[in-house]
Amino acid sequence: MPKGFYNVPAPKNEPVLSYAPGSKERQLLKKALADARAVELDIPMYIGAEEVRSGKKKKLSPPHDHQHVLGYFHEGDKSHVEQAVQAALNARELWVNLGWEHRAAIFLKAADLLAGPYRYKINAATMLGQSKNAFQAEIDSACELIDFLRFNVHFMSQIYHDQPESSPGVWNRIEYRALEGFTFALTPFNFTAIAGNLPTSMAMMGNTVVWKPANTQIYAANVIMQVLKEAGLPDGVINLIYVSGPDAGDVIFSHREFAGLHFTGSTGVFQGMWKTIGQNIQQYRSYPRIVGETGGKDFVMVHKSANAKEVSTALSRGAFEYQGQKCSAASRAYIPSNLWDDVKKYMLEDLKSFKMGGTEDFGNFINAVIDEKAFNSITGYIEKARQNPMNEIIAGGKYDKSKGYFIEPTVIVSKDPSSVTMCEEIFGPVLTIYVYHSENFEQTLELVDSTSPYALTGSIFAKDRYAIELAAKKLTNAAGNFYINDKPTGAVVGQQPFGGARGSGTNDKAGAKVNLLRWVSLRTVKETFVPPVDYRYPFLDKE
Ligand SMILES: NC(=O)c1ccc[n+]([C@@H]2O[C@H](COP(=O)([O-])OP(=O)(O)OC[C@H]3O[C@@H](n4cnc5c(N)ncnc54)[C@H](O)[C@@H]3O)[C@@H](O)[C@H]2O)c1
Ligand SMILES: N[C@@H](CCC=O)C(=O)O
Repeated sequence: MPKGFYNVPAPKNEPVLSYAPGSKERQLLKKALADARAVELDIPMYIGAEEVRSGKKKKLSPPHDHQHVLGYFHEGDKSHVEQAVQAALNARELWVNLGWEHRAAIFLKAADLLAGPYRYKINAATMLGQSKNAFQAEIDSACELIDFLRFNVHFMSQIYHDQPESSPGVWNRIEYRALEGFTFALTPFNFTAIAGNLPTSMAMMGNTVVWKPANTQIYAANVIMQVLKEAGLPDGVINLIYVSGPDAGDVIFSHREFAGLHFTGSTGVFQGMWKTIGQNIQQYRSYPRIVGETGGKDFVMVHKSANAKEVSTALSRGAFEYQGQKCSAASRAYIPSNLWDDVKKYMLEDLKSFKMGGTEDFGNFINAVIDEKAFNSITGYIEKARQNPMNEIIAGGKYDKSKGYFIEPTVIVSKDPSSVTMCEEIFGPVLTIYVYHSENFEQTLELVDSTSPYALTGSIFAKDRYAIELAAKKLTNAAGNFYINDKPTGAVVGQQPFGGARGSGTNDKAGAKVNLLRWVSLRTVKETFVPPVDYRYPFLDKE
């Protein structure tokens, strides 16, 4: 137990390395990529102290080069979910009783390992396994994951310091207890940082965890687990399993000790799980905490006073970085008629200059989408949009999966502001633009607010301050992360806490104090130093 009120090291955002030609980091990253390509990994599940190999081996390949084999992971079944739950429950008592400064030290050490000796390994794994270019991998698997770990330790210590008032003769205290039971982290393919944050934020607050990543992120998830082990995370605190989502759900959501779900992924999957948890509610010891950050249909709204070049750059980056596979990616834009010719010209120039290909060629801005299922879904949207006479595809629209899952960055201009690609999350490199009459700003704000069920990110571009104020007011509930004269992607831990409401999630802001508070159950303790010995109030007449 702590023997002092410790101050943790003040967190600072991890500097983003440039990987410029000739730089040391570029050379080291290239070497890490070559090293990773040269071996075929055999990736186990991690349950308690065991590395579990089921023998059911599944291939892992780079999305941009699907014939190459990076390695195999061992797929599990329901029996592995049961083992992982048991391992988490077994590890709980020791972990819950470990002084918080030791928990903090483990995660701070993990951050330093990622910033130092593991930086190129985890970036290379993300570049190869998830087809992110060097810059996108650096801001995700290195910097954002490091920031999550360091800032969360800082927020944890703030939470523990947050104590109630006490009146004379009384000492009130709050204990921030771990949840009773085990917790479940279910993570998406698109951010290595999110995959690392969901289980570690729960574990940091004293919980033990079953962690199931997306299959297409296992290659980098394995590196996260190596880092955590090297940092000294005790066996069983985080148990990493590779099973189907429904298999995991069947075992976990019917378990009496299930205490919390930390999810990031699609809206439909989250709503299905919430329903199951609701149906099973009487089986649980406690009401499970449910946190889910889900889909988006993120907008860029432009006022007639905006700068066309700034808008086009925000669209080129906001819509197409990481092939549009960010929950925050700009996927619908509303451009005023007075600026359209300029925005279009600048954007088409940008798109023409994009190079597309594998991640090992550092000249490529665009890489592949994650897998064949995503490729088929995204290209399905493009084909349907092509058939709609209200739409015109002004850029891209072509695709090829012979070597990797490549889809050209595609821009659709739609005369119908409620056409399918203006409303639905596509999760790929597709941007739909609606050109509105520049005098109809206020009506268009209403359209932005009501077009989609999501409310994750959105931007307003304007020079006119009255227009900015009006947009901020009218779009109060349209985005959990709202940007003024900036693209709607690229939130930084500690600077722009991230998450959305409406259909986009519970808005529990990843990498923030409010998120960590979901993983503790408070016990209020009142201690009275000299308890009264007479029940009577002073005003009562004595006999
Ligand atoms: N709001 C955010 O912060 C945020 C961040 C990243 C991604 N996302 C969203 O995530 C989605 C893309 O990620 P994805 O394709 O990995 O999402 P996904 O919903 O397909 O998968 C997420 C996780 O859930 C598992 N899963 C899938 N079906 C399941 C089921 N029926 N039962 C239990 N588990 C199941 C997957 O295996 C994976 O581990 C997009 O919708 C994106 O907007 C949101
Ligand atoms: N936090 C990231 C998005 C995470 C979702 O995929 C951003 O702000 O771009």
